[in-house]
Formats: sequence, structure tokens, C-alpha cells
Amino acid sequence: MTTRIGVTGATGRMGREVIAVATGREDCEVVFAVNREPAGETVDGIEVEPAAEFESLVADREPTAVIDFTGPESAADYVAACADAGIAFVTGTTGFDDEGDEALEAASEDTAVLHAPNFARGVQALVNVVGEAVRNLPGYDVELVETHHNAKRDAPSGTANRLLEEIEANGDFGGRTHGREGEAPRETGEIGVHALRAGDITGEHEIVLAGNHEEVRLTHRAEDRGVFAAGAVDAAVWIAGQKAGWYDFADVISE
Ligand SMILES: NC(=O)C1=CN([C@@H]2O[C@H](COP(=O)(O)OP(=O)(O)OC[C@H]3O[C@@H](n4cnc5c(N)ncnc54)[C@H](OP(=O)(O)O)[C@@H]3O)[C@@H](O)[C@H]2O)C=CC1
Ligand SMILES: O=C(O)C1=N[C@H](C(=O)O)C[C@H](O)C1
Repeated sequence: MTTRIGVTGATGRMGREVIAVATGREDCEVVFAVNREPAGETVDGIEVEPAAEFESLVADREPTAVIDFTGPESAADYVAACADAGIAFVTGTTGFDDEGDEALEAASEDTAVLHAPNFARGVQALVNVVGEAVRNLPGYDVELVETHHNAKRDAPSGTANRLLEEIEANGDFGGRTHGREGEAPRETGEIGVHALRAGDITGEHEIVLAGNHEEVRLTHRAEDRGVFAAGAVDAAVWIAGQKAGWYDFADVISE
């Protein structure tokens, strides 16, 4: 069955990639695309419509899943609208505060919701192995460095936060230190977190584990945003028809 996809944030860096991927596949169709300020644009032949028309587009075009790459405030509004309409919601948006997280979780009681801070399959593999590395190297210093383009709003990245949760769950750490300045010797057990913003870098995450006169570096580097878009479209095709609930990208990959 063809998955009918609605896209939000259609003229953004990721929205454009999602439309490019989805229009190139035979198992899905982009039935509408919206952006805050569409200015009469089309993306890969899809007309971009005003965000204010989202609810009427949902009613008229009957998407089976919405893919969202906007911002945390708008994603919270879109997930609530999808929950009301019973449409599956896939979001890669990052930077949610507690209220945003709660909006996603509340919506998952009424519809299928999948949130992934990173839709690259390699990052999922990194999440899977980082805990094992930490468990194997107790007492080693751990630092995380993430690097993104100069227009990224949130820091640390959503992916960095996910990796940090995994690191903390697998070792005995004393807290996170975001950057260092001045007299700032490393405390035992702290996890250093560093966010670089420069140019149009797609997204890099590196975990450094050092001790015992050796170091291990686990690095993921996304070379093209199409990697994220392909994962998000895979997720939308997978989630359409799933029952209400909370899903993550690991559920998609494991099938
Ligand atoms: N999970 C993953 O794999 C990835 C996640 N991301 C995350 O995705 C999000 C978007 O990133 P990116 O594409 O680079 O950001 P952009 O700023 O390039 O794109 C966001 C788009 O959303 C639009 N927008 C904002 N509010 C609304 C609204 N209410 N309705 C419709 N459209 C709206 C913006 O429009 P306007 O320009 O008018 O503001 C813009 O076109 C970020 O949170 C980022 O961290 C990014 C890459 C991969
Ligand atoms: O904003 C981005 O560009 C990216 N954001 C995601 C994040 O915050 O982790 C994923 C990816 O690294 C690109």
C-alpha cells in the first residue's frame, strides 16, 4: 500500500531533502507540504502551502503519516493536530523542552508517534555500541564533541543528548561539563560536552574515551542530509498503520 505523506517545514534544509527522497520512491506519495512562509514555492514539483492550512489539508488529502522537521514549538502543535486526526507522526525535530516532550508523549496515547533525534542508521549503531565501550573502560575519561552548521538552533544536539543518556546509563559519572574556560581542571567522573558550529557541516558526533595511556574514539559523520531524510521516510512508511504508541528509529531498523 502506498503511504500518503504530509511534510511540515517543507522549504527548510531537511524538508527539501524529505520531499526529494519521498517523491523518488514508489512506496509513498507526498500528498501535501507546508511551511511557515511558503512564498509560492514548489519543491520537486510539490506545491508548498501555508502552515495555517495544515488542518484542512489533513482533512482533504488524508495523509497516513506526517513527517516533521520544523522546530520544537511547531512540532508540538503538529503532533497534537495529528493525534486529533488519528494520523501517524514522525518527527526529527530536536531541542524540545519538558513541555514539548510531554506534548509528544500525550499525543502517543491517541496516535502512533516516532521521535528520533537522528535518522542515520550509523548513529543508531553508535548508540548501540557506546554503552558497551563505556562498560568495558571503567574509569576512563569521556568527552563528547558534536559539530554542526552555523544555523543550528539547539546545543548540544539532540543526538548528543541521546548519546549522553546512553553513556550515563552505563558508567559511574559525576555530571556534564559544557565547554571549559579559565582555571578549569577536569573533575574525576565528569563528561565534557562540546558543541562546534561552523559553515554548512551536516553533522558529526565523536565520543572520546581516554585513560591507561590509550584512547578510543567513536565517530559518526553524516556526509549528506539525504541520509537523515531516507531514514525519516523509512520511518513514515513503517509507522503508517501501527497502533497508537511511542516508537523510535530502532523499531524501524529492527524489522
Ligand atoms: N532527526 C534527524 O535526523 C535530524 C534532525 N534535524 C532537526 O530538524 C529540525 C529542522 O532542521 P533544519 O531543516 O536544518 O532547519 P531549517 O530551519 O532549515 O528548517 C525548518 C523549517 O521549518 C519551517 N517552519 C518553522 N515553523 C513552522 C511551522 N509552524 N509550520 C511549518 N513550517 C515551519 C521553517 O520555516 P521559516 O524558514 O519560515 O522559519 C523552515 O523552513 C531541527 O530541530 C534539527 O535539529 C535536522 C537534521 C536531521
Ligand atoms: O540540526 C541539524 O542539522 C541536525 N540535528 C540533529 C541533532 O540535533 O542531533 C541530527 C543531525 O546531527 C543534524
